[in-house]
Amino acid sequence: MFFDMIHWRDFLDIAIIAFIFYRALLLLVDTRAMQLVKGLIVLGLIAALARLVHLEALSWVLGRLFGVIVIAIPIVFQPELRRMLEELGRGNILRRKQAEERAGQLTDEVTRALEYLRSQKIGAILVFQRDTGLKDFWRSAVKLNGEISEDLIVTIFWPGTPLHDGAVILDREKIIAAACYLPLTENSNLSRWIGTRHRAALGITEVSDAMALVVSEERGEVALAINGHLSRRLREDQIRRLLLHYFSAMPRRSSPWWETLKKELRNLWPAKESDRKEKENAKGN
Ligand SMILES: Nc1ncnc2c1ncn2[C@@H]1O[C@H](COP(=O)(O)OP(=O)(O)OP(=O)(O)O)[C@@H](O)[C@H]1O
Repeated sequence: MFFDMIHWRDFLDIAIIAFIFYRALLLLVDTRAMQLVKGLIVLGLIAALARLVHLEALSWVLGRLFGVIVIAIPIVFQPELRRMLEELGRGNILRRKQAEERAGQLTDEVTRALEYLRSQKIGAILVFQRDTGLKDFWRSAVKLNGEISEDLIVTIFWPGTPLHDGAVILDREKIIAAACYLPLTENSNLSRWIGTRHRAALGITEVSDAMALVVSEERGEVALAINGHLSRRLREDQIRRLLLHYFSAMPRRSSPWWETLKKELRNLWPAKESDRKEKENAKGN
C-alpha cells in the first residue's frame, strides 16, 4: 500500500533537492554566511521544539523572526549570494583555473625543496603516488597527511631527525607519510654507484606506477625513477616540468564501487611479497 504511493519521480525529486542543498552548502563553507546557516538551524530546532510542546508565544515570535530573516538575507549577504551565482554559472572554468594554480603552487614548493636538499647534499626520496595505491608501503610508516610544502619536505629529510631515514610518499593533495621502507629493485645489472636509496626508488617504480625523485647525498644531484628506469642529473627546469605534469594530471575517472571495495580489501589483507612477485611474473608472461 505504502509502496504504491511511491513513484520513481519522488526519488529523483529528493535526490535533486539533496544535491542542490549539498552544492549550496559547499559554496557557503568558510564564508560569513555559514555562521548564519548554523544559527538558522539552531533557531529551526528551537521552533520545532516549541511547536511540539505547544509554547504558543515562542512559536509566534520565532515564526515572525523567520519572516524578517528571509527578507534580511539577500540584503546582508548580497556579496556572498552574488559570488555563489557567479560560481554556479562558470563552475567548470573556475575549478580548472583553481586546479592549474594549485598545480603550479605545489610544483614550486616541491621543486624548491628538492633544489635546497640538492644544494645542501641532503639525501631524500620522494615517491609520487599515481593510480596504484601504496598503502602497503606506508601502513607501518609515520602517517602525516600534511600539506605539501617546501618547509615540511626539508624538515623531514633534515639529517638526524627521526623521520629522515626512508622515503616520503605523497599524492596530488598531501604528504601521506614519511620514513617509509620501499622494496629494493630486483635488477642485478645496475652499476656499482647505485646505492640502496636509488635501489629503493627503482624498486617502488617496478611494483607500481609511481614516480620517485631521489636526491643523492654523495653527488648532490636529483634522479628520476620511473617504470624501473633511472635518469640522473635532472636540471631544475626538468624537475619543474615533471612535477607540473604530475600535479596537473587529473586523477583517472574513479573506479566502480566494486573495484574500490576490492582495493580496500586487498589493503586490509596485503598480499605477501612472494605472492605479489608471482602475480607480477604471471602478468609478464
Ligand atoms: N628500502 C629503503 N626504503 C627507503 N629508504 C631507503 C631504503 N634503503 C635505504 N634507504 C635510504 O637510503 C639511505 C642510504 O643511502 P645510500 O647511501 O646507501 O644510497 P645511495 O643510493 O648511494 O644514496 P646517496 O647517493 O644519497 O648516497 C638510508 O639512510 C635510507 O634513508
